[in-house]
Amino acid sequence: MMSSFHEPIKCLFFFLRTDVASVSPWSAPIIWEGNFDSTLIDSIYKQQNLTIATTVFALGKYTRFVKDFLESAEQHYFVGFRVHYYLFTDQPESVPEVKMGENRSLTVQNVPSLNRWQDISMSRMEKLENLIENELVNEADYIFCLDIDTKFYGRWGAETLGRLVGVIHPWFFDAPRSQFTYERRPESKAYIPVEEGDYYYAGAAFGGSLEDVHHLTKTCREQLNIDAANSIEAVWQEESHLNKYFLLNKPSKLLSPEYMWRDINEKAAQIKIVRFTNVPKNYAEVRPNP
Ligand SMILES: CC(=O)N[C@H]1[C@@H](OP(=O)(O)OP(=O)(O)OC[C@H]2O[C@@H](n3ccc(=O)[nH]c3=O)[C@H](O)[C@@H]2O)O[C@H](CO)[C@H](O)[C@@H]1O
Ligand SMILES: [Mn+2]
Repeated sequence: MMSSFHEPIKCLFFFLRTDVASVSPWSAPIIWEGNFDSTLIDSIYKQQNLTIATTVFALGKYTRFVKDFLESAEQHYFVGFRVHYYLFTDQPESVPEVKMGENRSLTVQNVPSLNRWQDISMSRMEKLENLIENELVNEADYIFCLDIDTKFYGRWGAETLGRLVGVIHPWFFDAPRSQFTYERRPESKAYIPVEEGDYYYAGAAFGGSLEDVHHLTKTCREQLNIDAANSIEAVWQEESHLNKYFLLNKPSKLLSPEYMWRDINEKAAQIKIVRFTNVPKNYAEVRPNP
């Protein structure tokens, strides 16, 4: 009996990294490799019998990214949890056969083609709003909305779950606020004055509870519509509106750029593991317009 008092207890002393911030100024955790125990986190969340809805869009030539996305997600994304992918595409016949694990499924939804990549990217907010409203209530607990020109290389698991979750953009995690590419024209609903802003968030990945993400997508869709009616398009489309939303509605959890990296071959001292990354693409060749 006595000897157990002298044995080191795993997890009692957990040293947070000092080379990165692990909490935001409003006390939301920022998730970095080294700052969490994945086995412990899995054991906590596994008891809850969760379903994670996951949405991606593949229109036009972006259908080429679907296979790698799904195959790599099956290797690394919420392994051991119930995951329901929703793929929106204008070419349902092109969706490849990907072997899914137990408790994992894919629903393909047909959407009309669009001529501008900006319209494809922006229109996701309205599609997501409708999906959550019409199909996900009582079907899922959490949702993540991801770009398709991406691939998983490492664990993306229950450490990412939260009420409202944003990912710090890989090009700006180390940059001063003055360099953030927020919308700077007051005429746009996405406008953020130079002296405001917390982080620059990626448009390529966000998530949270169904209720919170529904409110996010509805609000962004409304703001995009107001801008369209005023003939203004924010500098980075829905990503600009997402940044405005997160300024006014602080995320309850932030994911480090490990969860949306620039490219698998790019290095940065703070990035100890690349979990999810952009796939290099020839913009001129893959997009329908410049
Ligand atoms: C890393 C990151 O945060 N990327 C964001 C960035 O550029 P990106 O260069 O990542 O934008 P992108 O070309 O990947 O477009 C965003 C997404 O729209 C879909 N798509 C786009 C074009 C097309 O022909 N077919 C199609 O399906 C597809 O799901 C793609 O992943 O800015 C965009 C808005 O301006 C979005 O906010 C992206 O999420
Ligand atoms: Mn992308």
